[in-house]
Amino acid sequence: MEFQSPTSRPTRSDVVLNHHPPFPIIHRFLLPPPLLPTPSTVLLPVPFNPSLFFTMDNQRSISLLQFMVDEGLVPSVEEEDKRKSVIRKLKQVVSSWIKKVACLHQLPEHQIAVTSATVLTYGSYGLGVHSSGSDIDALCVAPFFASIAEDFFIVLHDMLKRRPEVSYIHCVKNAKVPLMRFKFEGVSIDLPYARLNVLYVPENVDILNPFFLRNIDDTSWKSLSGVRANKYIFHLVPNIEKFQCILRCLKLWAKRRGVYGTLLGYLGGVHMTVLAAYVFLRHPDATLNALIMNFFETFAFWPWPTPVMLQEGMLAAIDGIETRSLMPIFLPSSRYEHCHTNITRSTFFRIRNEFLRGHEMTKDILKPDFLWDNVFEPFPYTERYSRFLKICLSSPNHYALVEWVGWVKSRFRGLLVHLEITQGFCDPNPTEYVDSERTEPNVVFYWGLRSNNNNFLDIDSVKEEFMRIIKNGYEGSPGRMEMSILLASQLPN
Ligand SMILES: Nc1ncnc2c1ncn2[C@@H]1O[C@H](COP(=O)(O)OP(=O)(O)OP(=O)(O)O)[C@@H](O)[C@H]1O
Ligand SMILES: [Mg+2]
Ligand SMILES: [Mg+2]
Repeated sequence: MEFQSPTSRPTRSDVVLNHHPPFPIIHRFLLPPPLLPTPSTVLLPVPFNPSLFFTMDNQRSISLLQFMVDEGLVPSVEEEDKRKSVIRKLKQVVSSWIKKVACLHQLPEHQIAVTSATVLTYGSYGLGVHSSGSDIDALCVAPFFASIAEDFFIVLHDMLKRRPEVSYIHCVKNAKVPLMRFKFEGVSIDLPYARLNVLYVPENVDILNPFFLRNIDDTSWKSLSGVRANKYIFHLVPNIEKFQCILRCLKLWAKRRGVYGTLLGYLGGVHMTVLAAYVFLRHPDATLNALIMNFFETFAFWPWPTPVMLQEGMLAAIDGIETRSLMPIFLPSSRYEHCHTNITRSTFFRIRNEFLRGHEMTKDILKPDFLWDNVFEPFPYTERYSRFLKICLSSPNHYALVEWVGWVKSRFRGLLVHLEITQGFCDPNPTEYVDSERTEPNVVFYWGLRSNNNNFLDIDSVKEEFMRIIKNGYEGSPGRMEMSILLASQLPN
């Protein structure tokens, strides 16, 4: 299908997008629009009834807000307070850690007195679009003398491990952005590390200020990228509350439809943020409903692999930069870096089909039986696939399991590509299940299979190949990995 940009082809959603009162006060949904479209500027079936059109748009926007409330999409005040308290305590740990490290490095007294480190939140929490299950992404920013290998991964690790609030702590040293991962009072924390060439890191250090970025190392630069990305989003997006609202909805939609999760080859939070911002920046005054309609319309017909990027003039800048991604989405903060994805041919197909489905379901604003529940309906795996690959990961205890599952998931792309080559289409359902019949702590994945020609899959050779991939480079204590093929009727409820 040929792509037409939303601005070049007026559509039903354009009518709504371009003629609506601004969002911030919700009751304005109920007011009549200040301007009505002139029929000559829009391509609509005749007869076009503007007031019915706007009424339906208002109704859909209101019912979407109600849907968000019903789904508990915005965490409660208690949950928010808990997160704030966790971050406050984490900052205290980091403050005492840096003094300790300064002493260990035998810095002069006056330097020990002034040195400081901080914690900057980013990711979905930093952007204010987290849900109850989201982690807190918190970047530890410290002065030049604190090394990542010893001071961060050993000294700070040990201090955190001793805290009664901290559980399941482990180090992920070999990732592009190395980090520590743990739970603090039950809240999941991702804690990467950046080192600045200063002695004193202010609590709310401005990481866009070139003063703080002088001669920083490569890992620190990469680790700062999530904070940078959020700063750019805050800078670019005019009405942040409305943007948060739309992004929360779209993330829930992607989760329900099984297309959320970078490690499984789907979209992550940062990808959803850029896609939502792309639409939002073009129509900042549109209603929620119109934005969702336009989101689906835009990406259902997007001419991939044309990259999605937020800043004008970026296309010229990326000439010559090779991106092999099937769905390139550029970081909000960079003209040169795209957000890494694990998207494969299968997951690309699944994501695009979901955009098309979203568009099909939302495009007719006069559709009488429209319900958001249908748009957000969980993906019906057992209706779509007759066979599944069951991957069961287990370890003797929960602590070892968390590390083992994290590692195996980081290698899932290799398995996915292998399955695509050997048997055809594969849909890696990102949901993690537990096999309650097993005594060992475990996590189970069920991936939908659709073969190219016959139903034969040599499971032993697939397992062997994947074992080869996951054995390479793992430093923790390896758990077990079992694979089997199940029919849809054999799946647990
Ligand atoms: N593949 C990636 N490419 C670029 N940046 C990434 C990538 N994955 C993660 N990040 C950065 O790290 C941040 C935190 O990642 P995380 O996986 O926790 O997602 P999130 O946006 O916080 O959403 P969630 O609510 O699912 O946690 C992202 O917002 C982004 O800035
Ligand atoms: Mg996160
Ligand atoms: Mg995270």
